[in-house]
Amino acid sequence: MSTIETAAAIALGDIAVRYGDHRVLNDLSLHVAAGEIYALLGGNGAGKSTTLSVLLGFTTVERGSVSVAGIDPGRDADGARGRIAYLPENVALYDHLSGMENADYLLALAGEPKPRGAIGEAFVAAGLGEDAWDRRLSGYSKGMRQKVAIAVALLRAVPVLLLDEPTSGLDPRATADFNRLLHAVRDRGTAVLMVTHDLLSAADLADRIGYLDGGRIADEIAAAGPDRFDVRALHDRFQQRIAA
Ligand SMILES: Nc1ncnc2c1ncn2[C@@H]1O[C@H](COP(=O)(O)OP(=O)(O)OP(=O)(O)O)[C@@H](O)[C@H]1O
Repeated sequence: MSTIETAAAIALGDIAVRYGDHRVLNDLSLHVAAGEIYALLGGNGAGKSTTLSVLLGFTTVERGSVSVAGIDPGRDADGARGRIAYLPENVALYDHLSGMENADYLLALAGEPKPRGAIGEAFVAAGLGEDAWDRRLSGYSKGMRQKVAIAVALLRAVPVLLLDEPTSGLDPRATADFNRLLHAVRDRGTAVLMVTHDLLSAADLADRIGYLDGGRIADEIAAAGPDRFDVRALHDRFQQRIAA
């Protein structure tokens, strides 16, 4: 077993998933180490959300191994979910509650209640202005909602963060705030797996980018050196794959 597999907080080994006759994942292997951001790209229907669903224990694999911080979600879904912070594309929060009340409630639900002061600190870290804390969520923008959710993720100090299309619908400033925050989460030692169609965001954020095609990682590239990724080269590389 390689070093990365041993250290991986997220480990998928040759998994296969099918819905009826439709095979979606086929020998997919993917490892994300603690303190690493992995961006998972792929065409519509490639199986990106299914991959997250496997890690969350909502979808079972036909074969292969799945590990979330050492736990197999197929055997212990609650145990795995307890180690995961998950941000779906549209964060499910309660519109009639304030940002503070939402965070308070979600943390209590996760069995990790926190005092108002700690939640406020996480809101500040997430860039959510104090004037918004006690306002109902119905008046929040998508970016503000995401800040509440990521503040909760920060407070939970879980080893794994899963994100589905986190930057879709965010304006450039909210995206920049989000990127900064995600790097802080990564630097704390969390393994981050982000599903996205946004190549620019992937290039800005990720340490590795994988392209899912034919049910497995068909192409993978790691950031190297201070120049990080060349977005144009990435685009051409993945575009060729789509055209092939
Ligand atoms: N519960 C389900 N039952 C049957 N088929 C499903 C189910 N969930 C997903 N699929 C199918 O599996 C395939 C992969 O879906 P998935 O949502 O994982 O793809 P995706 O890469 O996330 O796509 P997108 O980029 O469009 O969100 C699609 O063809 C989808 O229609």
